[in-house]
Amino acid sequence: MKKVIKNGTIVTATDTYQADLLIDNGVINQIGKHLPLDDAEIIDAKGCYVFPGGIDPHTHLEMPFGGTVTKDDFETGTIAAAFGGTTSVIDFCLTNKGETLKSAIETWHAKSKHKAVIDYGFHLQIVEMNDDVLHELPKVIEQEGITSFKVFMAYKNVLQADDETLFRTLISAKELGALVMVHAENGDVIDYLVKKALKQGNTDPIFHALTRPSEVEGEATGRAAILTGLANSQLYVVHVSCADAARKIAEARNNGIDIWGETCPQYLVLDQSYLEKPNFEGAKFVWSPPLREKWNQDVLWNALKTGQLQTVGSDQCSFDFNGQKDLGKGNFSKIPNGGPIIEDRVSILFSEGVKKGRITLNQFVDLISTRAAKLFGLYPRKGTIAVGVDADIVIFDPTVVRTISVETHHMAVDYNPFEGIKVTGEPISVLSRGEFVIRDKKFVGQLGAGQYLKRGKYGASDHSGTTNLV
Ligand SMILES: NC(=O)NCCC(=O)O
Ligand SMILES: [Zn+2]
Ligand SMILES: [Zn+2]
Repeated sequence: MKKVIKNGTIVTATDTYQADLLIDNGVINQIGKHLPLDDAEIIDAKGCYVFPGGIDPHTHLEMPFGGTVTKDDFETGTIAAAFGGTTSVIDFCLTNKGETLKSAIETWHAKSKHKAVIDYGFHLQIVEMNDDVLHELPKVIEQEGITSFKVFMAYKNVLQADDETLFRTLISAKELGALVMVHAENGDVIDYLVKKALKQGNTDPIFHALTRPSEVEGEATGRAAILTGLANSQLYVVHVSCADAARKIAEARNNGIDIWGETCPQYLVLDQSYLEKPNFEGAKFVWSPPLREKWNQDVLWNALKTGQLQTVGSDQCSFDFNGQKDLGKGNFSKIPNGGPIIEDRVSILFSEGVKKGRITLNQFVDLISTRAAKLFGLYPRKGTIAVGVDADIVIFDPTVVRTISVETHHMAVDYNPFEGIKVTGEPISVLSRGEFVIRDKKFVGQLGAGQYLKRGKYGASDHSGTTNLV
């Protein structure tokens, strides 16, 4: 059935205006005033913003990590995402040395196909570049529409790749039209510092942060940027946590290197002191890179405002406090890294960013949706409000005040790192391709309704977004 969203304020990455939307067959059919209402369901969005569904470019759903598996899978994770105003996620498909890329991708399809309630795509990890991988990569792009490759520069002996692999991945990506993503921390130096700390009996969660100083993130970011320039390629740095790394990205951009940076809500709102909470509660705040000294937050906000960082991903990677995070009691290096963020990404950015005057409303839409669509080959099908695009829409009340809590969140984990933080603004209803997933704050979607997204090549929809609709 057709739908008309009436009386709302439409917000895109560039414009804010009053208009109604006619949705037909899952796409936006008309935008304007006095739209034909016959046969259409009317949805009143008075007092609300109407913006494109969030695109979360960084999730780890049902991912094996640190001897356990992330608690949220494609069912609970995408439901929570939808509650939070996100209508597409791009998840990291992990690979094992010696395994074919095809087999790794099949594993990720099996995890997601019948569970996801919103649309989803995959980035592909490259753990080792060799002739077999090189041979498979064109098929990964053409058949699977996976146009972003992830290289970890940290997690020695687990996920970490060496510089040769990073460099060869950059060269291949340039040839094939893909974007390389890096987790930028110097894994070798961290490994040394961790062993040294443990030998000295320093086992508490705070030593996770102290053994991963911001210099090792800055160094790896700078090294990856230099290799990108040398390969004349393109790079996206995930989860930038600190000034050292943000400045390396800004410097490389000023030197003409095609490099982009993502930060995450946790780095914008929480800080290193959380790792010192008593009774092992600091483990709830263990991410890699770690939370930083508070002053870094101003640098990150400023980088978002000035365009030196371009996206905000969740890095959703959730583990229960009881039964998972506690694997690291007595040894901080065994605390599974990551946290549950997927649901609060959009709200945190609106409340802490727009409401506090740090970014504009249009920048907010760009940061949570449009820019990711452009960088990851989804634009303009996703990431904007225009005639002909998927009707992935958030109806957002900018006045509601709520307190984030594990008691009310929809993620599968037993804590929320933003517990007690008050946010202004909340998604009321969320539509995916014209169908309600969240209606009046209730889940009404369907398991398996999310479609797999084959994505376009890097640069095919140019970053200013001038490609025609396909
Ligand atoms: N970030 C984190 O601590 N966990 C998820 C895995 C990763 O992105 O490095
Ligand atoms: Zn990472
Ligand atoms: Zn991650």
